Amino acid sequence: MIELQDIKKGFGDKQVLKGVSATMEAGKVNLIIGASGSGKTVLMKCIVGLITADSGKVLYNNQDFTAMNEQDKKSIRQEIGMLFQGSALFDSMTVEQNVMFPLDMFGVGSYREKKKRVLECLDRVNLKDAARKYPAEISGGMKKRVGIARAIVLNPKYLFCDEPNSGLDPQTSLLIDKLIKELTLEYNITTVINTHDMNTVMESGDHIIYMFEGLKQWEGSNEEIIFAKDERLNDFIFASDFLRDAKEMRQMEIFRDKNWRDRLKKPE
Ligand SMILES: Nc1ncnc2c1ncn2[C@@H]1O[C@H](COP(=O)(O)OP(=O)(O)OP(=O)(O)O)[C@@H](O)[C@H]1O
Repeated sequence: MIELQDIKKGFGDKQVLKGVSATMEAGKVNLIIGASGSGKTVLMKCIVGLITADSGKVLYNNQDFTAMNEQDKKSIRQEIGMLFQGSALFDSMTVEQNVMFPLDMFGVGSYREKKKRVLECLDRVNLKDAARKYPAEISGGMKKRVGIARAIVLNPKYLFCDEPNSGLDPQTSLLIDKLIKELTLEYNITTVINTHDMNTVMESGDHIIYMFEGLKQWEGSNEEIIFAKDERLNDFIFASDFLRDAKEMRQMEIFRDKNWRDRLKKPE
Protein backbone atom coordinates (compact mmCIF):
# COMPACT_ATOMS: atom_id res chain seq x y z
CA MET A 1 0.00 0.00 0.00
CA ILE A 2 1.15 3.52 -0.78
CA GLU A 3 -0.24 6.51 1.06
CA LEU A 4 0.17 10.10 -0.05
CA GLN A 5 -0.39 12.79 2.55
CA ASP A 6 -0.87 16.35 1.36
CA ILE A 7 1.89 16.35 -1.29
CA LYS A 8 2.85 19.82 -2.49
CA LYS A 9 5.38 20.71 -5.16
CA GLY A 10 6.15 23.93 -6.98
CA PHE A 11 8.73 25.09 -9.48
CA GLY A 12 9.63 28.76 -9.03
CA ASP A 13 6.34 30.55 -8.43
CA LYS A 14 4.30 27.86 -10.21
CA GLN A 15 2.53 25.56 -7.74
CA VAL A 16 2.16 22.23 -9.62
CA LEU A 17 0.87 19.98 -6.81
CA LYS A 18 -1.34 21.83 -4.35
CA GLY A 19 -1.84 19.19 -1.64
CA VAL A 20 -2.59 15.69 -2.93
CA SER A 21 -3.66 12.90 -0.58
CA ALA A 22 -4.55 9.40 -1.74
CA THR A 23 -4.22 5.72 -0.86
CA MET A 24 -3.14 3.13 -3.39
CA GLU A 25 -3.83 -0.43 -2.34
CA ALA A 26 -1.95 -3.67 -3.00
CA GLY A 27 -3.40 -6.03 -5.60
CA LYS A 28 -5.02 -3.11 -7.37
CA VAL A 29 -4.32 -1.17 -10.53
CA ASN A 30 -4.29 2.48 -9.45
CA LEU A 31 -4.53 4.98 -12.31
CA ILE A 32 -3.56 8.63 -12.32
CA ILE A 33 -5.45 10.45 -15.07
CA GLY A 34 -5.95 14.08 -16.02
CA ALA A 35 -5.32 16.65 -18.74
CA SER A 36 -1.81 17.49 -19.92
CA GLY A 37 -0.11 19.66 -17.34
CA SER A 38 -2.39 18.63 -14.45
CA GLY A 39 0.61 17.26 -12.53
CA LYS A 40 0.43 13.49 -13.10
CA THR A 41 4.10 13.00 -13.95
CA VAL A 42 5.30 15.31 -11.18
CA LEU A 43 3.11 13.36 -8.73
CA MET A 44 4.49 10.02 -9.89
CA LYS A 45 8.07 11.34 -9.67
CA CYS A 46 7.40 12.58 -6.11
CA ILE A 47 6.08 9.12 -5.15
CA VAL A 48 9.16 7.26 -6.44
CA GLY A 49 11.53 9.94 -5.13
CA LEU A 50 12.83 11.21 -8.48
CA ILE A 51 11.59 14.64 -7.34
CA THR A 52 11.52 15.76 -3.71
CA ALA A 53 8.15 17.16 -2.67
CA ASP A 54 8.18 20.55 -0.94
CA SER A 55 5.95 19.15 1.79
CA GLY A 56 3.78 16.14 2.56
CA LYS A 57 4.55 12.48 3.09
CA VAL A 58 4.80 9.35 0.95
CA LEU A 59 4.31 6.15 2.94
CA TYR A 60 5.23 2.71 1.57
CA ASN A 61 3.46 0.10 3.69
CA ASN A 62 3.23 2.65 6.53
CA GLN A 63 6.94 3.55 6.32
CA ASP A 64 7.61 7.22 5.69
CA PHE A 65 9.76 7.22 2.52
CA THR A 66 10.16 11.00 2.65
CA ALA A 67 11.89 10.82 6.06
CA MET A 68 14.15 7.82 5.31
CA ASN A 69 17.94 7.83 5.13
CA GLU A 70 19.56 6.80 1.82
CA GLN A 71 20.13 3.19 2.92
CA ASP A 72 16.44 2.66 3.79
CA LYS A 73 15.36 4.42 0.60
CA LYS A 74 17.56 2.00 -1.35
CA SER A 75 15.75 -0.98 0.17
CA ILE A 76 12.38 0.50 -0.83
CA ARG A 77 13.74 1.20 -4.35
CA GLN A 78 14.65 -2.46 -4.60
CA GLU A 79 10.94 -3.24 -4.10
CA ILE A 80 9.92 -0.90 -6.94
CA GLY A 81 9.57 -1.95 -10.57
CA MET A 82 9.33 0.73 -13.24
CA LEU A 83 8.01 0.57 -16.78
CA PHE A 84 9.09 3.69 -18.61
CA GLN A 85 7.36 5.41 -21.49
CA GLY A 86 8.94 4.12 -24.73
CA SER A 87 10.21 1.07 -22.79
CA ALA A 88 13.70 2.61 -22.30
CA LEU A 89 15.61 -0.55 -23.21
CA PHE A 90 19.37 -0.51 -23.72
CA ASP A 91 19.86 -0.92 -27.49
CA SER A 92 23.29 -2.52 -27.17
CA MET A 93 22.02 -5.25 -24.85
CA THR A 94 19.99 -8.34 -25.75
CA VAL A 95 16.49 -8.80 -24.35
CA GLU A 96 17.92 -11.18 -21.74
CA GLN A 97 20.65 -8.72 -20.70
CA ASN A 98 18.09 -5.91 -20.42
CA VAL A 99 15.92 -7.97 -18.07
CA MET A 100 18.98 -9.00 -16.04
CA PHE A 101 20.06 -5.39 -15.55
CA PRO A 102 18.21 -4.73 -12.22
CA LEU A 103 19.56 -8.00 -10.79
CA ASP A 104 23.10 -6.91 -11.71
CA MET A 105 22.51 -3.41 -10.36
CA PHE A 106 21.35 -4.65 -6.95
CA GLY A 107 23.86 -7.55 -6.96
CA VAL A 108 21.18 -10.20 -6.51
CA GLY A 109 22.22 -13.88 -6.76
CA SER A 110 24.75 -15.90 -8.76
CA TYR A 111 24.84 -15.77 -12.57
CA ARG A 112 22.97 -19.09 -12.75
CA GLU A 113 20.22 -17.83 -10.37
CA LYS A 114 19.93 -14.55 -12.24
CA LYS A 115 19.64 -16.32 -15.59
CA LYS A 116 16.93 -18.64 -14.20
CA ARG A 117 14.94 -15.67 -12.88
CA VAL A 118 15.30 -13.77 -16.18
CA LEU A 119 14.01 -16.74 -18.17
CA GLU A 120 11.08 -17.16 -15.74
CA CYS A 121 10.11 -13.52 -16.27
CA LEU A 122 10.51 -13.72 -20.05
CA ASP A 123 8.38 -16.84 -20.03
CA ARG A 124 5.72 -15.01 -17.97
CA VAL A 125 5.45 -12.29 -20.61
CA ASN A 126 5.56 -14.86 -23.41
CA LEU A 127 8.96 -13.82 -24.75
CA LYS A 128 11.27 -16.70 -23.99
CA ASP A 129 12.06 -17.16 -27.68
CA ALA A 130 13.21 -13.55 -27.99
CA ALA A 131 15.87 -13.77 -25.23
CA ARG A 132 18.82 -13.42 -27.63
CA LYS A 133 17.32 -10.70 -29.79
CA TYR A 134 18.25 -7.02 -29.64
CA PRO A 135 15.58 -4.30 -29.08
CA ALA A 136 15.91 -3.16 -32.72
CA GLU A 137 14.79 -6.63 -33.85
CA ILE A 138 11.48 -6.71 -31.95
CA SER A 139 8.14 -4.83 -32.20
CA GLY A 140 6.92 -2.01 -29.93
CA GLY A 141 4.53 -4.35 -28.11
CA MET A 142 7.34 -6.85 -27.52
CA LYS A 143 9.56 -4.05 -26.20
CA LYS A 144 6.85 -3.16 -23.68
CA ARG A 145 6.72 -6.79 -22.59
CA VAL A 146 10.51 -6.80 -22.15
CA GLY A 147 10.07 -3.62 -20.08
CA ILE A 148 7.45 -5.41 -17.98
CA ALA A 149 9.71 -8.47 -17.51
CA ARG A 150 12.50 -6.13 -16.39
CA ALA A 151 10.11 -4.31 -14.03
CA ILE A 152 9.03 -7.53 -12.29
CA VAL A 153 12.42 -9.30 -12.21
CA LEU A 154 13.10 -8.23 -8.60
CA ASN A 155 9.64 -9.39 -7.44
CA PRO A 156 8.47 -5.84 -6.78
CA LYS A 157 5.85 -4.90 -4.22
CA TYR A 158 5.22 -1.71 -6.20
CA LEU A 159 5.00 -1.24 -9.94
CA PHE A 160 4.99 2.16 -11.65
CA CYS A 161 4.10 2.47 -15.32
CA ASP A 162 4.34 5.74 -17.22
CA GLU A 163 1.95 5.74 -20.20
CA PRO A 164 2.32 1.97 -20.84
CA ASN A 165 0.20 2.12 -24.01
CA SER A 166 1.79 5.04 -25.77
CA GLY A 167 2.59 4.19 -29.40
CA LEU A 168 0.77 0.85 -29.35
CA ASP A 169 -2.19 -0.25 -31.49
CA PRO A 170 -5.47 -0.82 -29.58
CA GLN A 171 -5.22 -4.60 -29.57
CA THR A 172 -1.63 -4.64 -28.29
CA SER A 173 -2.59 -1.99 -25.72
CA LEU A 174 -5.30 -4.26 -24.37
CA LEU A 175 -2.83 -7.17 -24.12
CA ILE A 176 -0.38 -4.99 -22.19
CA ASP A 177 -3.17 -3.78 -19.83
CA LYS A 178 -4.30 -7.37 -19.28
CA LEU A 179 -0.76 -8.50 -18.52
CA ILE A 180 -0.20 -5.67 -16.01
CA LYS A 181 -3.53 -6.43 -14.33
CA GLU A 182 -2.78 -10.17 -14.12
CA LEU A 183 0.66 -9.55 -12.58
CA THR A 184 -0.83 -7.06 -10.10
CA LEU A 185 -3.24 -9.72 -8.85
CA GLU A 186 -0.83 -12.65 -9.10
CA TYR A 187 1.88 -11.01 -6.97
CA ASN A 188 -0.36 -8.63 -4.96
CA ILE A 189 1.53 -5.63 -6.32
CA THR A 190 0.54 -2.01 -5.68
CA THR A 191 0.48 -0.85 -9.30
CA VAL A 192 0.39 2.84 -10.22
CA ILE A 193 -0.16 3.85 -13.85
CA ASN A 194 -0.04 7.30 -15.36
CA THR A 195 -2.28 7.12 -18.43
CA HIS A 196 -4.31 8.95 -21.07
CA ASP A 197 -5.79 5.72 -22.40
CA MET A 198 -9.57 5.47 -21.92
CA ASN A 199 -9.56 1.71 -22.54
CA THR A 200 -7.16 1.33 -19.63
CA VAL A 201 -9.44 3.48 -17.48
CA MET A 202 -12.51 1.39 -18.28
CA GLU A 203 -10.91 -2.06 -18.31
CA SER A 204 -8.19 -1.86 -15.64
CA GLY A 205 -9.09 1.03 -13.33
CA ASP A 206 -9.60 -0.60 -9.94
CA HIS A 207 -8.87 2.82 -8.44
CA ILE A 208 -8.73 5.99 -10.50
CA ILE A 209 -7.36 9.33 -9.33
CA TYR A 210 -8.40 12.22 -11.55
CA MET A 211 -6.07 15.20 -11.30
CA PHE A 212 -7.16 18.72 -12.17
CA GLU A 213 -4.72 21.63 -11.93
CA GLY A 214 -2.57 20.04 -9.25
CA LEU A 215 -5.38 18.72 -7.08
CA LYS A 216 -7.21 15.40 -6.81
CA GLN A 217 -10.57 16.33 -8.31
CA TRP A 218 -12.22 12.88 -8.10
CA GLU A 219 -11.38 9.30 -7.21
CA GLY A 220 -13.23 6.02 -7.56
CA SER A 221 -13.38 2.77 -9.51
CA ASN A 222 -14.05 2.13 -13.20
CA GLU A 223 -17.66 1.32 -12.30
CA GLU A 224 -18.11 4.41 -10.14
CA ILE A 225 -16.72 6.62 -12.90
CA ILE A 226 -19.68 5.61 -15.08
CA PHE A 227 -22.04 7.18 -12.53
CA ALA A 228 -19.86 10.09 -11.40
CA LYS A 229 -21.56 13.48 -11.38
CA ASP A 230 -18.38 15.55 -11.35
CA GLU A 231 -18.69 17.85 -14.35
CA ARG A 232 -14.96 18.32 -14.97
CA LEU A 233 -14.39 14.58 -14.85
CA ASN A 234 -17.27 13.92 -17.25
CA ASP A 235 -16.05 16.55 -19.69
CA PHE A 236 -12.60 14.95 -19.58
CA ILE A 237 -13.55 11.27 -19.78
CA PHE A 238 -16.69 11.27 -21.89
CA ALA A 239 -15.51 13.88 -24.34
CA SER A 240 -17.20 12.55 -27.50
CA ASP A 241 -20.73 11.39 -28.47
CA PHE A 242 -19.32 7.92 -28.97
CA LEU A 243 -17.94 7.79 -25.41
CA ARG A 244 -21.16 9.23 -23.94
CA ASP A 245 -23.13 6.47 -25.71
CA ALA A 246 -20.67 3.86 -24.45
CA LYS A 247 -21.15 5.21 -20.93
CA GLU A 248 -24.95 4.83 -21.12
CA MET A 249 -24.62 1.29 -22.42
CA ARG A 250 -22.24 0.39 -19.60
CA GLN A 251 -24.67 1.92 -17.07
CA MET A 252 -27.52 -0.23 -18.42
CA GLU A 253 -25.30 -3.29 -18.32
CA ILE A 254 -24.53 -2.64 -14.63
CA PHE A 255 -28.22 -2.05 -13.80
CA ARG A 256 -29.05 -5.47 -15.26
CA ASP A 257 -27.10 -6.99 -12.35
CA LYS A 258 -29.59 -7.16 -9.48
CA ASN A 259 -26.71 -6.59 -7.02
CA TRP A 260 -25.70 -3.32 -8.65
CA ARG A 261 -26.10 -1.36 -5.40
CA ASP A 262 -23.45 -3.55 -3.74
CA ARG A 263 -21.16 -3.23 -6.75
CA LEU A 264 -21.29 0.53 -6.52
CA LYS A 265 -20.26 1.11 -2.96
CA LYS A 266 -20.06 4.85 -3.41
CA PRO A 267 -22.53 6.12 -6.01
CA GLU A 268 -22.57 9.92 -6.06
N1 LIG B 1 11.27 20.29 -13.69
C1 LIG B 1 10.30 21.17 -13.91
N2 LIG B 1 10.53 22.48 -13.84
C2 LIG B 1 9.54 23.38 -14.02
N3 LIG B 1 8.25 23.06 -14.30
C3 LIG B 1 7.96 21.76 -14.38
C4 LIG B 1 8.95 20.73 -14.19
N4 LIG B 1 8.34 19.53 -14.31
C5 LIG B 1 7.05 19.79 -14.57
N5 LIG B 1 6.82 21.11 -14.61
C6 LIG B 1 5.52 21.74 -14.89
O1 LIG B 1 4.56 21.13 -14.06
C7 LIG B 1 3.29 21.07 -14.74
C8 LIG B 1 2.76 19.65 -14.67
O2 LIG B 1 3.61 18.81 -15.44
P1 LIG B 1 3.39 17.25 -15.56
O3 LIG B 1 4.51 16.75 -16.43
O4 LIG B 1 3.25 16.64 -14.23
O5 LIG B 1 2.03 17.16 -16.34
P2 LIG B 1 1.24 15.87 -16.81
O6 LIG B 1 -0.09 15.93 -16.17
O7 LIG B 1 2.07 14.65 -16.56
O8 LIG B 1 1.10 16.13 -18.37
P3 LIG B 1 1.18 15.12 -19.61
O9 LIG B 1 -0.10 14.37 -19.61
O10 LIG B 1 1.30 16.05 -20.79
O11 LIG B 1 2.40 14.26 -19.44
C9 LIG B 1 3.54 21.58 -16.15
O12 LIG B 1 3.10 22.89 -16.24
C10 LIG B 1 5.04 21.51 -16.31
O13 LIG B 1 5.51 22.48 -17.18
